[in-house]
Amino acid sequence: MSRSHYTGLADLPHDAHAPAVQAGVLLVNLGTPEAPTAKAVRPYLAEFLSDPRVIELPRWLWWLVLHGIILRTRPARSAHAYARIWEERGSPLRFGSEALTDALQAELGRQRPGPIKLALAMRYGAPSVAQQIAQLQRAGVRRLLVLPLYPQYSATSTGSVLDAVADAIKTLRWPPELRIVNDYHDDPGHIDALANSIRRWWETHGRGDKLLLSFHGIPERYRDAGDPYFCQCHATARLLRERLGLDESEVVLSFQSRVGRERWLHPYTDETVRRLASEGVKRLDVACPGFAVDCLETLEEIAMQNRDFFTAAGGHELRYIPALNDSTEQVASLATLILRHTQGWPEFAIDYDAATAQAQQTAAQQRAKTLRSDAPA
Ligand SMILES: C=CC1=C(C)c2cc3[nH]c(cc4nc(cc5[nH]c(cc1n2)c(C)c5CCC(=O)O)C(CCC(=O)O)=C4C)c(C)c3C=C
Ligand SMILES: [Fe+2]
Ligand SMILES: [Fe+2]
Repeated sequence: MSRSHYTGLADLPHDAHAPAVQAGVLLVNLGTPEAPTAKAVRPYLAEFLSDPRVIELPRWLWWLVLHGIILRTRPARSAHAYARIWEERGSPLRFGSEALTDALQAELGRQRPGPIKLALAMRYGAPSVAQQIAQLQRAGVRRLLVLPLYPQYSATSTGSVLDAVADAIKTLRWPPELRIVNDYHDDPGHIDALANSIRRWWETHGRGDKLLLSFHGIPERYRDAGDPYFCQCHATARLLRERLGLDESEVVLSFQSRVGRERWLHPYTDETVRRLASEGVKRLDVACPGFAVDCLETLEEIAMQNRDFFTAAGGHELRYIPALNDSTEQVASLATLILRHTQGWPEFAIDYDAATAQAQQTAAQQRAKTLRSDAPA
């Protein structure tokens, strides 16, 4: 009698393929604390800031900085900030990423009925990259696309997700076939999604005097060592400006969320909003195209802190334009991106042009519906 080593079942031959071959997509976002309290924020920050990709210092100096400075004061201060944006449903980064995953699963199911499984992992905290890859393997996934939810590549964000994937793979006897999206900062579908969502927002709220595009910062030292993040942010901003048909004087780029005393990418967002106010800008629109879903850095730092800086410096109104989140624009553009990056996989065997056309049509219909329901009765 023969026994399949895949199934362990005695009545199947050795070459019986037990797991149906499935394709999986793992979305990865940064992670967020479990509660808006110093007690819950501390282990989150400790894990995040222990990542050598995030704080690049000799380990002895890193240990002094982390334990001597950051973890003494920051958990309480960050917890206070988280408390301002926490909802009944929890942390916006978590429920926003979950909603996006669900909507993408549904959209891919519509476009390509068949065995495609999506999962969401958090780089720090739970569920981890390793847990979710193991879970997908148990569900029969043998081909995996990893899509970090960071449009621009940075060693500190995307690079760190690659580390987590590599570590997870090391523990598996038979890892899935792997593909990884490095970045999608200039993807035409993504630029269209950003432009359409900003236009849609202007259709209901009117346009401000200037549009500020604020990206998360990194230390300038990392850029000088070769991190492409700064240049990719500039490329996204230029493509978006061109897609919106605006000229250079109408759009400003800046970098937010710096930590510590080292010089980070310039110009800083807080200094920029103050400068714009002092130069006479009254209504400032701010979008954060580097964040796929809203989080502490957009909802608290931009829509609350920087709004206060702007009005204190003489501006009238800072209006934050929400991230793409689970909008039809984002779902359509990421579905198309996934189909493009999985070309050649039988589970995704699909005419790419037809898929793009259908995604655009779905987005256009949804947009028309939204505009009708936004219109005054
Ligand atoms: C200290 C170094 C940090 C680097 C480098 C960094 C890069 C970086 N971060 C994001 C995206 C997010 N960061 C978020 C929060 C956050 N970031 C840092 C520090 C660095 N980030 C800290 C300490 C925190 C925690 C909050 C705080 O104490 O201020 C978030 C939001 C998380 C949430 O729960 O909502 C995101 C998203 C990118 C894309 C990036 C590099 C390009
Ligand atoms: Fe960050
Ligand atoms: Fe911050």
